[in-house]
Amino acid sequence: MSSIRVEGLTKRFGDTVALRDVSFEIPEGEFVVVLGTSGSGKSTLLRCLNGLTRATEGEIFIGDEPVTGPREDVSMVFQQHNIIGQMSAYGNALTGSLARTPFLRSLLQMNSREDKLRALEALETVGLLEESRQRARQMSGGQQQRVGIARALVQESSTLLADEPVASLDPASAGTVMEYLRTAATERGLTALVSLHQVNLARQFGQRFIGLSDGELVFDGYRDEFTVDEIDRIYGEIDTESLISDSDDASEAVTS
Ligand SMILES: Nc1ncnc2c1ncn2[C@@H]1O[C@H](COP(=O)(O)OP(=O)(O)OP(=O)(O)O)[C@@H](O)[C@H]1O
Repeated sequence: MSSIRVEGLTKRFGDTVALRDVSFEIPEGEFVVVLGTSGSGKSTLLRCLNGLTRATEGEIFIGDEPVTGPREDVSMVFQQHNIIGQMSAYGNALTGSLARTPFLRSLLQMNSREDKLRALEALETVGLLEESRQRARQMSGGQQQRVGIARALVQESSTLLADEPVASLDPASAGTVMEYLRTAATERGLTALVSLHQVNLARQFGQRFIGLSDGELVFDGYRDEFTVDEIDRIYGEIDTESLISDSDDASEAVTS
């Protein structure tokens, strides 16, 4: 397990300020949802955390080590499932071990018995053990994303990042995928940071919430502090009442 510390993170792309002086700290094992409208800086934050994008200013630490590039101990689930259609669910999950496999062994497709067991265990965690031999392209979007989660779990990282992992799914599949994602993170004690734009899902699954607006951190707090007023602050002019249905589990957590 690892904590995350972000100190004064600013990211500029030319004249665009994608993140402006963002700071927060996440203790080991917390499940945090990052919220914000399109363009608020969610993807940039996650890409800075996993070392795919370099900060313009500020520092990021995962555990005691500063982030200077992609790391084995940080895994990522992407919005597009990024899995290989012709390969089985098992084959895709197994590719998660590549981050830990020496180049020559991976070239020869020599996976250790432990890696194979890890892949099967990860598929079991996401409820796809029985489908492990099925080609990924024959699976539904939700199942494919669960394969993507299994692949991230096989990496055996201490930190799990997910960038809009359910954006392309229908509401029912999105809920199922989020349930598996949270269960996997909780069971394995991972520190998880998941970006979402759906307020309902965020409230249903988040333990702690980080709100971004125009690249600035405008909210950082837990369930009981995540009020309708705070949601309004994150979403600005958007009618947030309409984003919140009465039927979701966490409706009592929101008070104005
Ligand atoms: N590679 C890039 N080059 C130039 N501008 C970029 C780049 N990546 C992001 N931006 C800009 O930075 C800002 C934040 O973008 P980002 O993708 O992080 O937002 P987001 O909240 O993830 O949005 P979405 O939900 O639409 O993915 C936007 O103004 C975007 O246009």
